[in-house]
Amino acid sequence: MDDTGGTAVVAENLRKRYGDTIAVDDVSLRVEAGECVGILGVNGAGKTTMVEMIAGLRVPDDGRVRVLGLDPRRDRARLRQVMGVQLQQAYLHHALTVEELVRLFRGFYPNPRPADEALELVGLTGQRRTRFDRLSGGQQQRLSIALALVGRPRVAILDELTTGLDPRARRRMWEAIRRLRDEKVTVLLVTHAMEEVERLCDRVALLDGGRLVLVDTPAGMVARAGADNLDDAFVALTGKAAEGAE
Ligand SMILES: Nc1ncnc2c1ncn2[C@@H]1O[C@H](COP(=O)(O)OP(=O)(O)OP(=O)(O)O)[C@@H](O)[C@H]1O
Repeated sequence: MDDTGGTAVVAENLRKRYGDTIAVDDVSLRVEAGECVGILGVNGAGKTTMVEMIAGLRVPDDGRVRVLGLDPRRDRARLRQVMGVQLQQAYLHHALTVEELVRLFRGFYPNPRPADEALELVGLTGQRRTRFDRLSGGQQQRLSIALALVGRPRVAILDELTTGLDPRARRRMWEAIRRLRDEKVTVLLVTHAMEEVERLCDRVALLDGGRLVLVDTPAGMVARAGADNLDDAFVALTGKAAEGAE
């Protein structure tokens, strides 16, 4: 297993179809170890489907994935030890407290972060004795991030890290991601927040209608669109597939 450098994630010719909908269409992407790559695209572009296939949570119809040299389906148990996944929905036991959930998840990993550190990372120290179902939506989301990071993953997949978070919590999450970068963790970040991309991402992968239309640095994306900023570049470079279908 290569987790000392080189390429962390390899996706080759991934395809996924749901009935008549082609969600991901022949997508290939390589992410170097320690890189933070933003996965961008309009609603329905295929971002979640793509990262779920990389995480081994969804089976591709076609194509190949390797994460740190591991096959997410065949090497599921080994991959779980080195990958942290925060997805859009939390599948957690709602009657457990924050601290109980963190302790439960710590048990899955050989060398987890201390529970205190995981809670501090996302600013939930004050809620440690609160049941999951009594947390606010933003607090639940922060807990799902803490649970994705508690195992000291080498690769973290974060889907809408800061959607719905207040500005303080958002900044704290950005701090957490910077800390991961200092730890040379590879990060795939699904996001609609261009400010977040600007602050955190080394490169972006832009999906449109299930196809990868651009892989570049954020500055490169702005330049290619002939735009002044990432928001304008995003608008200029996306939505063509959706408009074509209307
Ligand atoms: N389980 C499913 N069954 C059927 N269609 C699905 C399913 N999941 C996703 N799709 C469809 O696949 C396409 C891609 O969806 P996906 O959730 O990957 O997009 P996304 O880029 O993550 O969107 P968003 O920004 O809204 O989260 C959409 O057209 C969606 O309707």
